[in-house]
Amino acid sequence: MKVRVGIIGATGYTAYEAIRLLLRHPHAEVTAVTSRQDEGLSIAAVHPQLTSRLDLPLQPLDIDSFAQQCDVAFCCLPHGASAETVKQLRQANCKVIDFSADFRLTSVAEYETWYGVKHPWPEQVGQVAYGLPELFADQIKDADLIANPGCYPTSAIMPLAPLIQAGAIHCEDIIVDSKSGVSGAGRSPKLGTLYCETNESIAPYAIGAHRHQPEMNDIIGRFSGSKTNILFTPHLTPMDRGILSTIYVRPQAADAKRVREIWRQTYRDSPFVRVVDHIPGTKHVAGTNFVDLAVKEAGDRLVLVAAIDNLIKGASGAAVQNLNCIFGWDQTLGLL
Ligand SMILES: NC(=O)C1=CN([C@@H]2O[C@H](COP(=O)(O)OP(=O)(O)OC[C@H]3O[C@@H](n4cnc5c(N)ncnc54)[C@H](OP(=O)(O)O)[C@@H]3O)[C@@H](O)[C@H]2O)C=CC1
Ligand SMILES: CC(=O)N[C@@H](CCC(=O)OP(=O)(O)O)C(=O)O
Repeated sequence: MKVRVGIIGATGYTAYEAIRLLLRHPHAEVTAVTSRQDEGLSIAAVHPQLTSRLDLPLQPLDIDSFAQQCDVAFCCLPHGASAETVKQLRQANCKVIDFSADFRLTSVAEYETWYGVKHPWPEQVGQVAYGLPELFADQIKDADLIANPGCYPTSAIMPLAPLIQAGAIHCEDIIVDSKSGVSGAGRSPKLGTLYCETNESIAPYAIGAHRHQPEMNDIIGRFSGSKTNILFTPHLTPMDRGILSTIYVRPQAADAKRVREIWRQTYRDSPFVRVVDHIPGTKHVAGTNFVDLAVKEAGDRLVLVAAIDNLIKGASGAAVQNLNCIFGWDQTLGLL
């Protein structure tokens, strides 16, 4: 029998990508899809790509009925809205992969400062597996609740954590400069993501003040003896999808060759990490769960480059990879 997966917030972008991946998964099937605003419509009415591929009606979220239809919930709600739903799903004994940021940080105070809301389930904060199987597989395999990482943090943590752990770079001087496609902002219309605002333009936002900065420091800090100090600046770029992070670090007795060795050693059993000799671009990973990593020497700095697809490795692909880990399946099922 297949594992039954329900998608909450099924009208959004990450939900569509998750459904697309699960449709080709040999051991999982999508059995429920929820929406507040499009109740009663077919899922294919809001995601026409699913026409004749998935025929399910969008239903309002009723936790008891949802938990009877599903073994696992992919909770694709915005942060703030997600935590209460996740709590109820866990109380109904449903396993949950939470796409939002509500359980990623380890400190309630830090969450409430950066997200500006009271956490509805503070006892759980700091107890949740962080869903990067390449680094936290041991925690994920026994977890009933997984915090899927943020898209920008995935692109920063994967290159940085092994180097910090090996003592190859200084912790206190790291600059993460990232570019994201517009789908990173979700499907709901907002002024800043309209075509006329974003087309033929690129601009930074939330300079040094983005909520993914504490997530990067929190997670990478687990690999370091001392606190990391990352300065993170995201940019919105006129592309549909993809994240490219250019990361400036100061080496500590390490050169580019050593960095590649550390990455290759750390990720030797990680099928989605590619340490490449060319400069990665978002097109090289578009639609895939790959993370492409490269390094170049530049003066007294090393420049690291990471490319991911924000909707796949940055969200829905990571969720499917986590699902595979929970059930002890090959990590690549549904993803290659
Ligand atoms: N887009 C990306 O690249 C990434 C997104 N994420 C995270 O994944 C989650 C989903 O993102 P994404 O799919 O892009 O977002 P979307 O805005 O595309 O979709 C979110 C869905 O959640 C539902 N929703 C919106 N607001 C509320 C609310 N207040 N209460 C209940 N339901 C609500 C909506 O469905 P309806 O109105 O039909 O109920 C909506 O379709 C978010 O937490 C996001 O931060 C993480 C990594 C990357
Ligand atoms: C381009 C763009 O707007 N990107 C989003 C990040 C998406 C994401 O991963 O956000 P969560 O941490 O909430 O899951 C942003 O900067 O808010």
